[in-house]
Amino acid sequence: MSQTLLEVGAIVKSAREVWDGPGYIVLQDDVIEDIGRGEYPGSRAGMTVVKRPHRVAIPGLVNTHGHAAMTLLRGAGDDLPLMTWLTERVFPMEAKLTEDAIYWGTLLACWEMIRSGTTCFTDMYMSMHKAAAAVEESGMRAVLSWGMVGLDETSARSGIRNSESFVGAWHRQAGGRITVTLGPHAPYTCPPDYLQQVAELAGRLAVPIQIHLSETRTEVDDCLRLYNRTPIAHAASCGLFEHPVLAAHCVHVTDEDIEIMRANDVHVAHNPQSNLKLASGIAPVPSMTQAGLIVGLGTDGAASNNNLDMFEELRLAATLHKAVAFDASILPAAQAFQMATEDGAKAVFLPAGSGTLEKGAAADVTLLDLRSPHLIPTHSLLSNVVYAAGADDVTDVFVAGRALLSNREPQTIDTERVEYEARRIAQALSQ
Ligand SMILES: N[C@@H](CCSC[C@H]1O[C@@H](n2cnc3c(=O)[nH]cnc32)[C@H](O)[C@@H]1O)C(=O)O
Ligand SMILES: [Zn+2]
Repeated sequence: MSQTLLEVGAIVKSAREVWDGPGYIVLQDDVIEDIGRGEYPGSRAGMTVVKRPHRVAIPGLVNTHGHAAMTLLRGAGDDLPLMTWLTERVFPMEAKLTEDAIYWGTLLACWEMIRSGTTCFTDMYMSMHKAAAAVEESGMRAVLSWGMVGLDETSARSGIRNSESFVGAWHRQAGGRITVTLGPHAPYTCPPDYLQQVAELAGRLAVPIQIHLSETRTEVDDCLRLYNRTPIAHAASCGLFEHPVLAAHCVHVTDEDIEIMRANDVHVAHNPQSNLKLASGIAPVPSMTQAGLIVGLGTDGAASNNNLDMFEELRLAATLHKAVAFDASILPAAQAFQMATEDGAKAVFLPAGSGTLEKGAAADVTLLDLRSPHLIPTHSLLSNVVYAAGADDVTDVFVAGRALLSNREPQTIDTERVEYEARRIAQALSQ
């Protein structure tokens, strides 16, 4: 048994409860065993005491959508719309990604996310045994899927086979930090009979599904032309929504789509920065949350963002929708914070309580420097975290009770080696 006593200057337990004053958190193995205001009243014997009087503790951020090893493609194809970007830049480079590349690209993503306060992320990519090995080493929590594409018989079959072996090898592994879902890429790369097969497989393996849905107007128009249904209605008709589904983007959804999603409890990953950069549009997040949908935040891959900084998504989510609606009260700070933490955890199917600092919840904690000039003064701690904080304020990160970042120093990743390997691989990719 390992016990860590974290002494901090303030605690944001969740979007609903903020303690602006000293407090403590006891991390016992991988859960929060105790949390309180003031001094820890019990005995410190046998505990590792971490004193951080000038830090605020927040729940670790949850990145609900991405393609981790795309860090290697960062900056390799900017200023293009989705379909051109994918077919002309991304897919040709991805064809050159070896297992070694996936391993180092994923570790680079883990380092970047740990440094910016993210404790759990979602991935849909390839050579996922290597990605999972990187996650295991990094100490992060992750919800991983092997991307499935059914455009030809060979890729369709290998998608099923890879996913099945990946679920068998990694679901609930790494001390429970890794869960596996199925990852059919999108309706435009997975024909209807393939989506039906994926749905059946999800039922048989009892794992959720993550998929890109209604990202661009082109996708919706094509889907209407081919199947006479929106991508959401199409996914429903293929039986996907009979299983737990996390749908990325949902930028172009109608009221009827939202009703279908509500009736089937489809979760949403909102990726505002990627949607802006690829000129996809702005998702109607207030309509989706008002309908009761679970919406989390995500970065998407580093090649469409171009970083994995969840503080940027948090701030964008909290500001973008106000301007769209001409309503400054829409999506207030607390709601945006909830999307980046508790609702993100729900969106990626983590156990209840995850994404909060409640007793009994997973011990995933991020500390921010209260002494950063842009976090002074403190009229509202939550407002500072949402509207003023940035990735550079992150000083410490704990996942499942273990320190992954301590006083800004990575604890699990050889960052010099990762830098060297990522530069080496990227050079080979661009040749
Ligand atoms: N291409 C893989 C399977 C897909 S993995 C997930 C895919 O999603 C792609 N991707 C990244 N961002 C987006 C996005 O915003 N929309 C759609 N696809 C994306 C990414 O480049 C990657 O090819 C194969 O060979 O079987
Ligand atoms: Zn994506």
